[in-house]
Amino acid sequence: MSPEQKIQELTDQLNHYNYRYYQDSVSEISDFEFDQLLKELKALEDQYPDFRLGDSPTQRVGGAITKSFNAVYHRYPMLSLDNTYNEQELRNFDERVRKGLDGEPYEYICELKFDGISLSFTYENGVLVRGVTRGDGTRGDEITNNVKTIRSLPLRVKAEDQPPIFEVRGEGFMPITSFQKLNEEMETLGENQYANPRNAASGSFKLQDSGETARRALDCYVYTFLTDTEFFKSHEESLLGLKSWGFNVSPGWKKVSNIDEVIAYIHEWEDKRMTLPLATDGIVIKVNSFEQQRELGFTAKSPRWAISFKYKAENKPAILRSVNYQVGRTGAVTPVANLCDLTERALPYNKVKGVHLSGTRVKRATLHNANELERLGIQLGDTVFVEKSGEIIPKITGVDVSQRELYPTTPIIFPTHCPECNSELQRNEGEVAFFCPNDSHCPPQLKGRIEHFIHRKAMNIESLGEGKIELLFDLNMVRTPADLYDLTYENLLGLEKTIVNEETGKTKIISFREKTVENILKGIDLSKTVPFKNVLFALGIRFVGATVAEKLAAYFKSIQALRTATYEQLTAVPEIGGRIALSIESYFSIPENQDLVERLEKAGLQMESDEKPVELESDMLEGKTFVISGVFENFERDDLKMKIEVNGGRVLSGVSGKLNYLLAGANMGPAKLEKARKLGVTILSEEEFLAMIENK
Ligand SMILES: NC(=O)c1ccc[n+]([C@@H]2O[C@H](COP(=O)([O-])OP(=O)(O)OC[C@H]3O[C@@H](n4cnc5c(N)ncnc54)[C@H](O)[C@@H]3O)[C@@H](O)[C@H]2O)c1
Ligand SMILES: [Zn+2]
Repeated sequence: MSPEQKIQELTDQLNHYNYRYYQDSVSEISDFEFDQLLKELKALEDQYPDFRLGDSPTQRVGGAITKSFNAVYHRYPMLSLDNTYNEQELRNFDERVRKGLDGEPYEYICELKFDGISLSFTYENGVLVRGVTRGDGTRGDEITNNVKTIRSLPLRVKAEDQPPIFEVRGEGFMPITSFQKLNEEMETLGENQYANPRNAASGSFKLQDSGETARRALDCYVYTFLTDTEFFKSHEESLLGLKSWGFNVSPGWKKVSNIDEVIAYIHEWEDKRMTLPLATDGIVIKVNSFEQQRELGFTAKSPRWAISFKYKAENKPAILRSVNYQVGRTGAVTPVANLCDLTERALPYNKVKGVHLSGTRVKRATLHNANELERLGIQLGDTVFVEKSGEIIPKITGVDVSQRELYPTTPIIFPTHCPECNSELQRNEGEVAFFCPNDSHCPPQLKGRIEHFIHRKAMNIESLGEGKIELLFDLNMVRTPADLYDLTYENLLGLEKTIVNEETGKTKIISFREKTVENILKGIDLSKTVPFKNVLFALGIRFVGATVAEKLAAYFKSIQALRTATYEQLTAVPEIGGRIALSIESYFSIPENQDLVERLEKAGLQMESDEKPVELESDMLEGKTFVISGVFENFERDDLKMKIEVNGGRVLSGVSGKLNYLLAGANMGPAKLEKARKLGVTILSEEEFLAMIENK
């Protein structure tokens, strides 16, 4: 490959990873691998400057704006940071700073590098007026409502001496505990999980629904202060100032006077950072004086007065002792490696503590699926390499085959039957995971369905949690959601169970006293008033998520109509395709499911949508579909909806190719408008719509 082709290839590759990382919050390769490729491209471009492409990722901040928010220009560009993984390059940076400052004395501030997303907050007269993402560095997404959910961020700064307009920047992040909780929830709901807290934070700050963002308990550490005219003299002063104004300034920062002290700081935090409640991926070094920062200036992509040092994920050898197969709530079977340290080879497995890795001891690593086992080519007894990806979840990165001469190994045989219920495992075409098809009897799947059923977005039975469900399940008192409605005060009172956390060995006792029992029963009773659409979602029919359930409920209005609907009737519903229709048909054809629905109906759950059937004024909009968006002069949205329905039309929530009209008010999202235009949907103003129905 010629250098020109290589440059082209690396540019395309890196731009693709950037897109996945910033737009989709997905890491297709590790940060280290990404940074190595970027370095390779940079070196080639330096050698062959003529071949550098206009869209080279070495010249631009990696992100972009999305179409779902207002794009706003940054008052000051939001750049990236140059980075390095080794001390020598850090010393080279120090050399450049020394030269750039012509022998003046200088100091550094060392800070932790938090792994989240860059945010900018603008304050006018002390009031938080705008929150924006970094975007492409010039323009970002305005997510003010979402940043306002950060509890530690002052909405108003009371200090008397503050400038009239200033900008604060920091890192929005998701604490590790929130991350774990969120992923568990995603699993219960059968949605894709996030690979690490950074991706989870990035996805959560860019949700359309601020209520959901609020629930995800995001936080932020601030580390930058900007004004038009100089207010503080140094970075140190600004950090102290921000703190005194009530900002959550990043903890752990330190002023140092030379590069050796910087390196000492790096060593000091290498393990200590693991005790922090959030993910960190390195440290940041900044020249302290603002005046000197200005002297040093910027490159196209990053300041010359700062650099980040990234800790390389620790990679260590371990012995693969055995593989367990876990059956998830959706029936997917995941192989999990049981590991021990090289020094623990002779110990029985229940005595081993695991490999030391980035501050903790690791005994397990996910192997994802059968394909991954094949890809790695590992065998039982192998010496494998383990790494914590995103510093949180351990994974196996490779195998040391040379050790096989010394220590015999045996092939791993993926089970053909479910370890929990012994049904024969299946794999759908095009999917990597094997799954247990026995969804009506396999214990983890049954339990999973009950957890799904009580979830906040489903029946919302808050007084029951995972532990309580587990207790009731293990005692055989609740095997299906319908059993919940047969529980009585007498048979709940006094139940008790000790739950042992397998990882930590900690025990927790759950016991049902008067108050608990009363609460549980109250919660269950209250769920009988939950609307039909939630009940439908709670059933956990494959591919029927909350939104689909809402559409089906609005269309069919009752479980009776839905369960007798034909494939044709189902696919006639806007936005319901063949895959969903088949899944619904198959669900209602299974006797256990029919029985469940009947029992729930008897228990008094809402099986009809109580929206009143509309009395038609005309049928002039018959067969026509509308989406209403924005704000209107003469009507509330609900009135418009009513107007459409009494004339025989239907209102949908999303713009798709099947849609006839988009009724566009003021302030509607530009993304929706553009999509409608692209799909050739007719766009109506309020006046045009009124004219249309008055013509009847
Ligand atoms: N794995 C992938 O597919 C993939 C794809 C694209 C980018 N990446 C990773 O992202 C990096 C590029 O992202 P980036 O441009 O945000 O650079 P970066 O994350 O390496 O550094 C810049 C960012 O650090 C953050 N930061 C955290 N603590 C800080 C502090 N105390 N002071 C100042 N800033 C602080 C800021 O948000 C700033 O924007 C790449 O080097 C790579 O590691 C990975
Ligand atoms: Zn099973």
